[in-house]
Amino acid sequence: LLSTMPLGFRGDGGAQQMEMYPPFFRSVFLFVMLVGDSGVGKTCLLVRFKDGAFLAGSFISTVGIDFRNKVLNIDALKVKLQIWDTAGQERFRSVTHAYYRDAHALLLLYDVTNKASFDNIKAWLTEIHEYAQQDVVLMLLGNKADVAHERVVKREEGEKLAKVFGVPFMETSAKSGLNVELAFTAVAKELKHRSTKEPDDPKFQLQDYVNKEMKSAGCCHS
Ligand SMILES: Nc1nc2c(ncn2[C@@H]2O[C@H](COP(=O)(O)OP(=O)(O)OP(=O)(O)O)[C@@H](O)[C@H]2O)c(=O)[nH]1
Repeated sequence: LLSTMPLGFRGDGGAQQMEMYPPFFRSVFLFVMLVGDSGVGKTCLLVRFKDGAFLAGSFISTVGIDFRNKVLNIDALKVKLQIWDTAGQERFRSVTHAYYRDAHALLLLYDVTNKASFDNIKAWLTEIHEYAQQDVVLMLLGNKADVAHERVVKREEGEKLAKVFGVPFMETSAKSGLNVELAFTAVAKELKHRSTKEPDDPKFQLQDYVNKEMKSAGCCHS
């Protein structure tokens, strides 16, 4: 029963509520939403994270929205992620708009082999600004980093765009698994920090955290 108890993260309410329980009973429920153009790999990223597998073969576009749950342990806290996989196709936009407001974190994807999906990031950020909560945790992901020969967006271009908009960034691959777990863990950590931090605690720096984790895994970043 206790493990299914949703504890809010927004505002002081969530933090106060968390203090009511000893550490081993603590559990929080977070909503993470995947957004980006059709075909960038949102469903594959989620399947890789949830099942550790890659969905090879024909591409089946998501209709409207799909949900999956996964539990993470973040610093001895049980974090239950409900992940919303949205349809990238324009015709489902009105359905997905309705979900932004309740999302705690957004993973915004483009495809490094598709320039249009990268160029559309600005439009996605405008949409996020319009529909999501102001304090939503946001991270930009350049997906399909495993594809060397068809790459048209350099990692540096992704980093530059992310810097311009002040958004944390890294490249991922649903196919190889590169940084997939890290993307979800990082946003969960940021939300956990916000919820439990004392007034004098230093701010959690999401970009620093992912850079450090990638470095210790021997992975790719400048
Ligand atoms: N090489 C490679 N292919 C990928 C990767 N991620 C996804 N794909 C392929 O890209 C295609 C689209 O993937 P999806 O996950 O269905 O894309 P989506 O963003 O969910 O698309 P919508 O549901 O239409 O919004 C599929 O053919 C996948 O096999 C990746 O990291 N690397």
